[in-house]
Amino acid sequence: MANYLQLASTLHASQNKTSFHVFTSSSSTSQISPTYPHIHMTMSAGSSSLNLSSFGTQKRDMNLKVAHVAARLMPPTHRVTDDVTNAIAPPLPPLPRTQKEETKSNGGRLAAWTSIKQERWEGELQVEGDIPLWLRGTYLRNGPGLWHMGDYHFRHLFDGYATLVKLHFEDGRLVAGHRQLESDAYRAAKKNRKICYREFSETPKANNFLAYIGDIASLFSGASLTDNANTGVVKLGDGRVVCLTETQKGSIIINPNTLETLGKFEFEDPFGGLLLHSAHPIVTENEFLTLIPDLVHPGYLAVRMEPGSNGRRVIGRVNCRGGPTPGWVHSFPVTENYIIVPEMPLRYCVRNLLRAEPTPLYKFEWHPQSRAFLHVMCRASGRLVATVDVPLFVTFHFINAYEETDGDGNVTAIIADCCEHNADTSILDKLRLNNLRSSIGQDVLPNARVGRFIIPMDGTTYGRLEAALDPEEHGRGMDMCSINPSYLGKPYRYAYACGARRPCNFPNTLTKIDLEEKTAKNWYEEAAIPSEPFFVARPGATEEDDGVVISIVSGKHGEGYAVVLDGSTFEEIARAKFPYGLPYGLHGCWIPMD
Ligand SMILES: CC(=O)/C=C/C=C(C)/C=C/C1=C(C)CCCC1(C)C
Ligand SMILES: CC(/C=C/C=O)=C\C=C\C=O
Ligand SMILES: [Fe+2]
Repeated sequence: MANYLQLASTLHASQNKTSFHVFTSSSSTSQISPTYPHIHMTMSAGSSSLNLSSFGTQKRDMNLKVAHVAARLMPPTHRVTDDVTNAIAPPLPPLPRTQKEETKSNGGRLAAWTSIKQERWEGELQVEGDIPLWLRGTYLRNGPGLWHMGDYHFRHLFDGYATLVKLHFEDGRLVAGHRQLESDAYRAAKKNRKICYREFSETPKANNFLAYIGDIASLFSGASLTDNANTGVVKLGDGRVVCLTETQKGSIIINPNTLETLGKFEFEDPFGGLLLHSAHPIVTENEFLTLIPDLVHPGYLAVRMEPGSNGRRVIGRVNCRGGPTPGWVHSFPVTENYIIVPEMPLRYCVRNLLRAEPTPLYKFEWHPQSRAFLHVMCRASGRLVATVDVPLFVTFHFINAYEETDGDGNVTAIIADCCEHNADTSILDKLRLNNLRSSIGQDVLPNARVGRFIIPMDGTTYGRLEAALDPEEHGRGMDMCSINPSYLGKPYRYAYACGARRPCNFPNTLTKIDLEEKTAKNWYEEAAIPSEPFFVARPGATEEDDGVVISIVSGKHGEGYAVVLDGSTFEEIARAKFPYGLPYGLHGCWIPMD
């Protein structure tokens, strides 16, 4: 389907006035670029127009579809054309295969915020300790590991080009490697030595005014949005392995053994025009569930895709209760029977989407007056069964959710847990690379907790939010969580996450949280930054924490290593050093060997 924003948008230029219409339900007027102070974006319910009042040199009559205009007006360096997007990366250097063939070091600096130095590497790592023989398969981790291109340096952690890391465990041995994801955004940046697509916080610089208009037009057609799938990686029920980010076009299939980029995951359904989706779908052997924010008619679509299919079907839709746009939906939880749709007061902001320079909250805006809600949708019927007003919250990551029932099996409440940043949006700014690099050792990480929502299912319209355990247990840092996947949507006891050993500027511990005992056990290594602890269950296990926890650590002196912890004791049982430093990474998945 053609993007309906694109269809709804036309560019008119007459005597001395050009208007660019965008349908939205917001209501505001603002200047959108300091470079073009004469441009104002006027938003009113149903339609917005961009008034280019002093743009008097263009005296042609135009009434063209935005994408068409974008293609004509963008200068070659900004045009998303076939020759840019199909650019072939230069041939790779020969692949070193052993640890002896040392790769470039990063000069002894903390590895976490230092870009990866080479496109790819693969080799066997020497293991200290014992990897359980039952651990057979590949752990894949994705994340933004390359934060510069030529002289251009990204500003935010989330901007970096996707770097995939693999740890293949077999017979107690470990073969590891990494490789850059060959997204169109990465290839175009490499070819042109500058960014060519809109990333999380960065926008390619328009060379002139016409290019600027083209950029705005191509934003609404989706053409300028990044496909840099740097957030997560999932294995679908049919075996395909897909890297993901928040843009739908950033869904890219890889080979989990070679980490080679195989091509776009093309959604064959009418929802591509909505451009965005949750970076964290719920993926099981049987389904792929996700939420798609609708910025035009503020709300969310819950959709489902079967293994083997590329088409999503609508389960249901929820309209926002607050406004003016949907809340950021980086992740969401499910129970056995329900999908929980979070409506966070940190909302997408159409005006900020259009700005060339990052704002303090990037593409988002904090709307406390619009309040916060959780919606409960029946997975089978798509019916909205509850909406509760909850205290203001800020979360990237929901941990899990489950139903509480009475003696007759009636659902009385839903419990939904998340890594909650005390309704404080400042964490987004703390994740700027400058901050991360300059405040090492300072105690500037904002407090966070395991936020537990209690959603009554008796028609009451208010839900509660409280800390599931004393945040001091995990140093008041909390993010990047995993659980035993067999407990998805069900009552559960353990969560694994990154906590804090203070003073710190970023979560720096691996933490096992016992939600029953309300305690945490922490793994810590001086000045190292571990990534998301990922739980892998032992085949045949009956205890929830019978398994291992895998994490990749960016070390203090530029080194990188993998650690394996016992899921039950949370003691380290094995570690293996990479011959080079690894940048911080975000989310992973497990591909078991057949
Ligand atoms: C790495 C991570 O956790 C989040 C990444 C988020 C991204 C790449 C968001 C990208 C976006 C755009 C390119 C434009 C539209 C808004 C938004 C979803 C922020
Ligand atoms: C790394 C992070 C937050 C850390 C703060 O405590 C959030 C990552 C979000 C995207 O996946
Ligand atoms: Fe995430």
